[in-house]
Amino acid sequence: CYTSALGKQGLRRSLKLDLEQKLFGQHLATEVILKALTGFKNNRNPKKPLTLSLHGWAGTGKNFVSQIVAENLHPKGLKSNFVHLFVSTLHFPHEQKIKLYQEQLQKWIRGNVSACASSVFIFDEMDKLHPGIIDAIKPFLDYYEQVDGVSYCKAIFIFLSNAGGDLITKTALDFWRAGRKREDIQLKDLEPVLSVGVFNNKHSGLWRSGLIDRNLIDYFVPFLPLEYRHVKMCVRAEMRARGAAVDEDIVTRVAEEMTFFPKDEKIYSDKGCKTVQSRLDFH
Ligand SMILES: Nc1ncnc2c1ncn2[C@@H]1O[C@H](COP(=O)(O)OP(=O)(O)OP(=O)(O)O)[C@@H](O)[C@H]1O
Repeated sequence: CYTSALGKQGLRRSLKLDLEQKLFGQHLATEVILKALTGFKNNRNPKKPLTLSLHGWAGTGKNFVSQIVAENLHPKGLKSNFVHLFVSTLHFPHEQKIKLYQEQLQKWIRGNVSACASSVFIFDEMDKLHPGIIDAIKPFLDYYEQVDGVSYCKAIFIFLSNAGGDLITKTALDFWRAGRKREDIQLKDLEPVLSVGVFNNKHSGLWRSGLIDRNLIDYFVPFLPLEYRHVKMCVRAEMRARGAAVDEDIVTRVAEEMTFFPKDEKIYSDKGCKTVQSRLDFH
């Protein structure tokens, strides 16, 4: 099921190109994702599955990046039989059914990894996920060669959440206020931030799950809040995707309809690029 047609160098090249061309304003996420994926795919004998935890404000590209990663690993992307997306509020809505969800999920993951070792599992809305669900998948994420005769070491688990998004935004804002460039924000500037906002935050979902304590997350991937110029880039990309010529008047109008924060400076779009597509329908 793994499409090695690309080869390892090819995967790196294609993923790099996709991220650089399609993902706007996320230099850190681009860097970490590339490093994580190429490192993992170059390792013939991984000791555990790859686990990525994507954090950031709404509409900044977490689902979008998961989609790009999925497409680079399995050509049909989210539509592939080897890529599975779970949304907490959609797939696991009832607290009283946790036991059932746990069993179903374990069975589902086991079945799919048996059929395709390099299956990709994406869990959206991690902050709303019942800790019991994470407990159910924990054995698959650990350093076991096999669990009941199945090896999970080539699988990829991607977790998406808004946890830490406010603190990532605060760091970006501090840089902006100090007149420093966004692109100069480094991972090390965000590590202490994520450690407070995610690792030690009892409400972050991840903390309660014990995934962090046991070092089961390989990479934390921060997503920065998007600025006016990035929103404009999203509008242009969407116009091109629809096969239309880019009309700068419309680009400006759509971008100006979005709301920006903080109140005084109005730098970051409060929904990122999320509502761009539907807004464009009205122009
Ligand atoms: N950084 C970005 N670069 C390019 N397009 C983006 C970016 N962020 C968002 N978009 C566009 O906006 C849409 C919505 O973003 P996406 O669903 O990835 O947000 P998210 O971070 O997962 O948000 P949420 O936390 O609310 O689920 C994407 O499908 C994509 O078209």
